[in-house]
Amino acid sequence: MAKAPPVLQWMRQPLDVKSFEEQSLDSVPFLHPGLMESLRNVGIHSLFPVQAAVWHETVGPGGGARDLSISSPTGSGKTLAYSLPIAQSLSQRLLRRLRALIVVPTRDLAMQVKQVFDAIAPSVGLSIGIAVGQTSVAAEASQLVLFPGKTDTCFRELHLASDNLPESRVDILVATPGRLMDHIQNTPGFTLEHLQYLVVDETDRLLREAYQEWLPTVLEAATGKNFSPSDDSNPGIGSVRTIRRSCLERGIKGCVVPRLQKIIVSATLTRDPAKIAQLGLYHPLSIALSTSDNLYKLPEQLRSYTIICKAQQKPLKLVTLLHSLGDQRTVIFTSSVSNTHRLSTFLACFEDLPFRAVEYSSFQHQLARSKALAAFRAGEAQVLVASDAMARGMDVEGVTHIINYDMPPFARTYVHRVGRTARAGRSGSCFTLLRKEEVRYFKSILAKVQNSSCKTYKVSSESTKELRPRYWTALQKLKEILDAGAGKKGHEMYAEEVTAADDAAVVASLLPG
Ligand SMILES: Nc1ncnc2c1ncn2[C@@H]1O[C@H](COP(=O)(O)OP(=O)(O)OP(=O)(O)O)[C@@H](O)[C@H]1O
Repeated sequence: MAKAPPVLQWMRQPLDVKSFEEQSLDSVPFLHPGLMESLRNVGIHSLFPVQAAVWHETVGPGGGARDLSISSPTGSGKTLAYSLPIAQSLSQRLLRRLRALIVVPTRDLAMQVKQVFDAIAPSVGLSIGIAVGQTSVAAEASQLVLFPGKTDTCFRELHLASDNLPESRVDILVATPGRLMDHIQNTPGFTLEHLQYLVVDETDRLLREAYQEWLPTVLEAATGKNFSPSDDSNPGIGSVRTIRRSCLERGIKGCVVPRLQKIIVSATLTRDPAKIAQLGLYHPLSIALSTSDNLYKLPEQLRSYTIICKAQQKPLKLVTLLHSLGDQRTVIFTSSVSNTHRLSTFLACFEDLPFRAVEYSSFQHQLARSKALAAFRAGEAQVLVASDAMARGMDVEGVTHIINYDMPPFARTYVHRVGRTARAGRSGSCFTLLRKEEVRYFKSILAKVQNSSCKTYKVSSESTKELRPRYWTALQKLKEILDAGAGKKGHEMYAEEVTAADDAAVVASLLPG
């Protein structure tokens, strides 16, 4: 096995979040009264330790001098940790310019981060935009850039030929990489030349997935410096080059444009120097909950269990467990989009369950996915069956249980899945269904995570026996749906898997796991 690369020096000596206490808002130095009031209006009366640590390093004399890396457990409040200091700092701005850009991997997460800014930033006169592909590029562009006077002419000619320069409609933008690139390359008047904050949330995922080289493009558009590995071989990059104004804020001569501060955020931050190097961090400071040599840490209040069973027993064990949880808000994770679809269809076929289950996966159109999440948040559905797209950052109030129907493939996947519960100091439980042959690998995953010890959980055989007749009925219904679906466009993926054989094979073909 290849030896892990040496951890960067600055990551080895973090500012330890453990050295900070929860801090009441009254004792937070320099906190703008408008921000204090808006926090109280949403029920927040103190800063969590990681938020106090980041505030300490960003607001006041040393503020903004260094780039930041924020890594603390899931649910510890990292979003507010960066959004509050940004709102505080920009509350002093005179002109509206795009000064803060937050990049996140998924549309639902972007909408969630925007809600956090919406709760606090307007109180200091800041406006927030979102670029996630919810509407057309043009419709989104009209929310981001304002051309005074004209609305119909081709913007680029207009803006070059006259002095009515485009103005930004937003101070802060939350975006997914794909749509951000669209605006950088195609939206006239959209510029990052005034950017003061670049937040890369869920950094390890964003650095792993190559989103059309968004990072070098953004860094070059914001700083004018070339960050692409080989700039000559990258003609496209030139079209987004904007020369950072030489210390001129439009209309205000001599105003120094502050340096771009980069903030990277994740509960499972990568320590791979090559990946981190892409960010071009300046004198970075790591703010982290230091742990022993384990990489990741689970929330203190999380209780973890395993359920060992044969593959074909998993569906009935799952339903028996869910039945015992009643209407407790639960997220079930599977290992694939098709397993998510099959499992949620199976649960919908099961009569008289004490809960309603909805599906959340990239198999659905975004609208269906957002509707499912909204129903789950509102409590109209108590169980959400999700693929790992849901695992990152999603914050749903009151989730008390997580069930890994399929074993997570990596330690970081496990951390993000189970981190959907036990958030903000609340308690929660997670159950992982394992086949006997998976136990060893699962233990190797847990070895990389602190506070991850699991107890064995016994599903009641009495309840399982009671549920068995309805279980077979549900399986039969599922088979009919999949057979019918196999005939229709878009369900071909099931055709080859549905076979009429003995029970175990039927279950394995319908609900592999
Ligand atoms: N100071 C606070 N007081 C009370 N609740 C808070 C505070 N800060 C954040 N929260 C709540 O804690 C929950 C978790 O916050 P957040 O989603 O920012 O965590 P996170 O560390 O980013 O988690 P993840 O790593 O999963 O993305 C949210 O419901 C948020 O509203």
